[in-house]
Amino acid sequence: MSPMSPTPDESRPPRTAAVIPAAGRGVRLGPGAPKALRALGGTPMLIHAVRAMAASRAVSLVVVVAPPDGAPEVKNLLDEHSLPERTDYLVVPGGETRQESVRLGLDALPADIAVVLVHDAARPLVPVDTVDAVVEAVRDGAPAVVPALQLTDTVKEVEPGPRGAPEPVLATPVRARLRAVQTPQGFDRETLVRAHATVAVDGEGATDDAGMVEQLGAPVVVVPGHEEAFKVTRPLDLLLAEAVLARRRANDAF
Ligand SMILES: Nc1ccn([C@@H]2O[C@H](COP(=O)(O)OP(=O)(O)OP(=O)(O)O)[C@@H](O)[C@H]2O)c(=O)n1
Ligand SMILES: C[C@](O)(CO)[C@H](O)COP(=O)(O)O
Repeated sequence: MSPMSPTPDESRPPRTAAVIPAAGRGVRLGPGAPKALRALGGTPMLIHAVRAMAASRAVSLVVVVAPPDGAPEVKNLLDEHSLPERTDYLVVPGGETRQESVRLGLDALPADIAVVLVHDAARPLVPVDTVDAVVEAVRDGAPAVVPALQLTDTVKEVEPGPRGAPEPVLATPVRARLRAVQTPQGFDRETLVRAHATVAVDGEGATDDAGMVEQLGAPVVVVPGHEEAFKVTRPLDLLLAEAVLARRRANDAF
């Protein structure tokens, strides 16, 4: 047991929690409320993400990391929307960066949590099968598990230059070896807590949690992601999310 992990109660089996960082502003989506609170199909994006995590029977606790001054509003939202009763819910205020928000969510976990999922509020439509596949891989012994997709675009490595200026191409990585990474990412709790406690990476260097675990030297594995687990980042993503949700609702009506 790591010195950073609280002592578990031996009388209860270890549980799985999902931490949902939802404290971002959504600058790339354009002006408006914090992204997680914006509506998708009439319901805040965050509520979709919470439901997506709670849909997994493996998940017994969901920790929402709210915008720093928005925890009371998020608590009210969770109270107002129907959510599975077998799941517990906690809300904590977030930080300036995604990395800080995730760490604040980890700090709130009770002692009996052994497996942690970290899931972007901005990926509201991830199917439950993807969530379950990630949890299963962690329970099978992988300390860090990432859902990911093969790429359809060819990727170039460039020398970044001023915005809009031509950028010299440095390399074309072999596409078959590349994966586009999604969430929820799943972790053995001790490994993720250690990564957040010891790997301090600024800015672009820490765009996901698995990247921090890689820096510890611990193994990270990829399982198949899902195209509907895409991240709502720009306005076009929101249009796509509305279309996917409308199709699901139409299918459910029959
Ligand atoms: N300080 C932050 C920044 C981001 N996030 C969360 O991390 C997830 C993925 O980040 P991203 O899509 O980049 O969201 P934003 O930071 O809100 O987007 P943008 O960069 O366009 O402002 C989101 O659920 C977001 O709320 C967070 O909890 N705390
Ligand atoms: C964690 C993540 O969603 C995996 O693809 C992604 O790295 C978050 O990046 P963002 O640009 O901060 O949204």
